[in-house]
Amino acid sequence: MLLLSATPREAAFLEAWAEEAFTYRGRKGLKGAGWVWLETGIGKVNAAMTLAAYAQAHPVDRVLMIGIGGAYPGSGLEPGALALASEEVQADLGLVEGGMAALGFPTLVVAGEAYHNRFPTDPDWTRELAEALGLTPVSFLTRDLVSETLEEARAWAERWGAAVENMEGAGAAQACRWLGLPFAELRAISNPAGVRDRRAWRLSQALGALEAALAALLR
Ligand SMILES: O=C(O)c1cccc(C(=O)CC[C@H]2O[C@@H](n3cnc4c(=O)[nH]cnc43)[C@H](O)[C@@H]2O)c1
Repeated sequence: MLLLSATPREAAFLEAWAEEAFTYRGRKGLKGAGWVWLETGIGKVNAAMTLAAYAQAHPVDRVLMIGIGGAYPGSGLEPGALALASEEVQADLGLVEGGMAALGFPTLVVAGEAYHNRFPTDPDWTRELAEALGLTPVSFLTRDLVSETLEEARAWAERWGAAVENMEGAGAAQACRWLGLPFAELRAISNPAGVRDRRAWRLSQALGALEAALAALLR
């Protein structure tokens, strides 16, 4: 399994479980029993290119993106909670309202199936993870820009029916769909999306929840 996270901080707990540390194209990597983790850098382009480059040169059977994310208003998710993706919405593509379908172009066609802005996670693997972790999968949304106000966050949540905001997931989801690799995504909620006041953030709690979840999955 290939594990990905934008920053080393989101996967620091893997260091104690790793057999080997390495660098891959200038970023950090770890190798453990049955898994490899790569730092991708922030943003969907970094996530997609790291994944595609590594998967072209190394055997990869499935990809799990882990990290932190922002909870959209109305999601019912509180900082510190875990969230499992049912899909990723690539919200930076096409028109603000209606995305690529509104433009009339698919973003990607794989085996005759057209994808515009929504990239589902692997349903069987996501169901397994949901049962193992006691989670109900929800829609994740990826943007290169973070929501800076609650109004902006609410608008993106309502536009696409999303619960969690992040900056990488759709890049990895789209690359996995193109490469034919099962994709799943697990994030811990670090903050209410659209709230910049760090007093509302629960980063340590979120990272602790992520570590506990990965311990249950990998150990
Ligand atoms: O400075 C800010 O106001 C601010 C607001 C939201 C996110 C950030 C980050 O630096 C996030 C970078 C990193 O974490 C993920 N993440 C976590 N929370 C969010 C969010 O609310 N919206 C989008 N991304 C988020 C993201 O995937 C990045 O990897 C700063």
